Amino acid sequence: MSMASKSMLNAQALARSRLSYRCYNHLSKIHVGLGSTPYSTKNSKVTASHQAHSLLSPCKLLSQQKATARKFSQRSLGQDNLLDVSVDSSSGVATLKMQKPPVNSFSLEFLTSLCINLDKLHSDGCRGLVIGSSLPKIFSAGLEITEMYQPDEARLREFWRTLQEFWIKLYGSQMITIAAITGHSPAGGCLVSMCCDHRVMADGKLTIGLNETLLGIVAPRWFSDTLINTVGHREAERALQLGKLYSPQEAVAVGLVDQVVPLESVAATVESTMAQWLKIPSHARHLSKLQLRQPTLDRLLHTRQEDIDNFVSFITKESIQKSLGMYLAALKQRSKAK
Ligand SMILES: CC/C=C\CC/C=C/CC(=O)SCCNC(=O)CCNC(=O)[C@H](O)C(C)(C)COP(=O)(O)OP(=O)(O)OC[C@H]1O[C@@H](n2cnc3c(N)ncnc32)[C@H](O)[C@@H]1OP(=O)(O)O
Repeated sequence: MSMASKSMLNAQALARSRLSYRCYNHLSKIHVGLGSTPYSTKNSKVTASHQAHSLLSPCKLLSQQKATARKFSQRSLGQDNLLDVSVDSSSGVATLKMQKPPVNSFSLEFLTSLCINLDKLHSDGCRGLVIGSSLPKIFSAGLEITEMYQPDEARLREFWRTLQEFWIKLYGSQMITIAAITGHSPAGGCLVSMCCDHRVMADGKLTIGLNETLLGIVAPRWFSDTLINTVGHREAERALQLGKLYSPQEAVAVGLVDQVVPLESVAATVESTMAQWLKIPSHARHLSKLQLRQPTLDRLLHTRQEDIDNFVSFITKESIQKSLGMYLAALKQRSKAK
């Protein structure tokens, strides 16, 4: 494809994503108004309504939870072409399956859709969220590399801002989040699973990890912070430098995932884990999560623009573009040779 037609396609896609992003910002504002967003994404303050929620008496909380359960019997489904989202009306647990062939790579449109769906599930009062994949052997291949290779700068900035947004929403989510990792989960795929409260991975010839150095790129600080919070400093130090992709057994041994089970048992294991987590009073659980995660969230929330500028200036360097081009070509070559 010529550069001119690529740049025209980029402009069209950006216009589309801006449109959906406007809808998304509009939705977010409504949600903040309803007090359903746990914290502002512009600053790190817990919202007044969220603080008020945390001060509710157990009785009031229970009656609110019953009201939420009633609401679920009325509303239970949501879907778009990149995601298959369903809600179990009796438990209030949503299942979001990524279905973007061939490898669930995170493009700007996919990330925007993920943000919109997270907001919607949250505002619908879902208590739990299972993130999985409809594609066999793939959880997610991480970021869509073509978004970063020979990019249009405006789109590249929007892409990174939307990735930040998704990470902020998921890492601090009020919902109980469980990753059902039934396939490969490199780089951004690993990041998304690490944002969850619990990870169940299928056993077999799969890999998970932050492999950015293998592409000649550097995982940004909030990626590495998330890894450190998951596996500890020393393991993260080795893993990040080596771009280590762990087998399921290696991942469970270092705490990168919490359970490894046969593929056919992943769904049942996720379900029983979710049932256990649902027994914990939700406000106490969420505030405990935020106590530990807020400093990590704050670090990015206070430096979002700087982080975007760093990303753009790094990714657009000639040497980095060359590495990305070679990596993409090797991927394509490998795929063709199959
Ligand atoms: C300052 C900060 C700076 C920078 C930070 C940037 C952070 C980046 C984080 C990331 O997430 S970078 C992405 C890293 N991802 C990977 O390295 C994964 C690469 N993919 C694979 O290893 C494999 O595809 C797989 C193990 C996930 C699946 O293997 P398999 O099922 O055998 O599929 P294929 O390899 O045949 O791939 C099918 C098809 O998909 C294309 N593809 C794969 N991954 C990506 C991707 N991440 N982005 C775009 N395209 C991807 C692959 O080229 C094939 O395409 P064809 O057209 O040739 O069929």
